Amino acid sequence: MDFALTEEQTAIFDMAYAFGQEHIAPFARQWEADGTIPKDLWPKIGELGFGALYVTEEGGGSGLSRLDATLVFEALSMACPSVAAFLSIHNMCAKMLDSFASDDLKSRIMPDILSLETVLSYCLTEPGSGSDAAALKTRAERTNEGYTLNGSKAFISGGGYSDAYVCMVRTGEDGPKGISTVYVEDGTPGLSFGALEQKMGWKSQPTAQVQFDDCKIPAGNLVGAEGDGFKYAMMGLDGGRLNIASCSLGAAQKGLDMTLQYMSERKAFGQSIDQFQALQFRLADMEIELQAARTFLRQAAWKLDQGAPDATKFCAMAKKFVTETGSKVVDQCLQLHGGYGYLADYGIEKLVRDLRVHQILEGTNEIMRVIVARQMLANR
Ligand SMILES: Cc1cc2nc3c(=O)[nH]c(=O)nc-3n(C[C@H](O)[C@H](O)[C@H](O)COP(=O)(O)OP(=O)(O)OC[C@H]3O[C@@H](n4cnc5c(N)ncnc54)[C@H](O)[C@@H]3O)c2cc1C
Repeated sequence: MDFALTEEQTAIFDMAYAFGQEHIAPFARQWEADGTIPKDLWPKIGELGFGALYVTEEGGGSGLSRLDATLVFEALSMACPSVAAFLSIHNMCAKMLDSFASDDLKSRIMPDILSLETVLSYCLTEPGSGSDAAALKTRAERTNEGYTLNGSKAFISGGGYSDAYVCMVRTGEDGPKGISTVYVEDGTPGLSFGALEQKMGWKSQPTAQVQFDDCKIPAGNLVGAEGDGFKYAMMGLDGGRLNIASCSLGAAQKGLDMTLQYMSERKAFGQSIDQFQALQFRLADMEIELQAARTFLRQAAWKLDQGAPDATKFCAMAKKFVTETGSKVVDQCLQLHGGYGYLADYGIEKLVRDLRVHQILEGTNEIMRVIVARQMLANR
């Protein structure tokens, strides 16, 4: 077993880290206040090949492994987890389109997706169906020209901001087999958006309902086969879970680095607070927890790259463990900053707010346990 990163992987991490520190970190708080990320950031990220991280090189992507991709999200999250997580959603959609869209559709849309001139949203959740995603109700009726969509999607990251929406819709019977995936471009008549949601964290990412009112799309915007959409949506989620876990890991590592620095400067009772052994033990615990999380996450990514039969279970286990560890660590970091940790200027409270949602989306951490337990029972 070799746990070392290759030279190439180290270079990928370093490139993402350097980009994040130069182009994202100095502006992240302002974007949070603005409630949006400037659109011109994305093509700059696209130039690094991060618009299609694990789309094959033949498909014009970077052809990276899932393990490589975790390094990108870990490094970018050290600048801002909200921006990094949005890039993860785009990449999840890009991979689905590259794998299942028709050649005609791909030749039309993929170049701008790869360069991040087109930013994508993933639309699965509905007001009445979140964890029970296969109960979705948004309908796509087949017509002579294509499909007519009616219904609404809830909590969509990039709703009203993205250039196109990869949507899971019902074309057939109730349940997962009646679901298909369609590609809906911004500006399509009948596509509209709800008011921006006011959120605890991820504030730089606009989140809104996406509504379809007799929204007509051409037949060629069907992605893959009718009835296979739920399968595609779930396949995307294994990688999405690793990416979200990576965002927790990177941000928590950043929080710990900031805390170490702060503790060396902050004096109490005549010494810097990093000299109190009780606090040193907390630092040691955080270091241990983050290292365990990193190793577990990379093992899960490696399993996914190998196509291992238990890859889905490992992605679920790692998502649960790493996102909970990340939140626990940044909460401790806030505590070690004392009252200053509670102030926006110190940057720690933003990490606490941003990481909390990682336990809820890409499947809640309860659903992660459902996936793990189901496999344990099946393998008895
Ligand atoms: C900021 C933000 C951004 C998001 N972005 C997107 C996006 O871009 N695209 C998208 O499609 N969705 C997105 N979501 C939606 C997200 O994926 C859902 O919120 C999530 O899947 C949970 O669904 P729900 O909110 O309907 O909760 P529910 O499914 O109603 O769950 C409520 C509670 O019940 C628990 N629960 C439900 N079923 C079970 C069960 N079988 N066993 C045990 N516990 C269970 C849940 O874990 C949770 O604690 C986003 C959400 C947020 C908050």
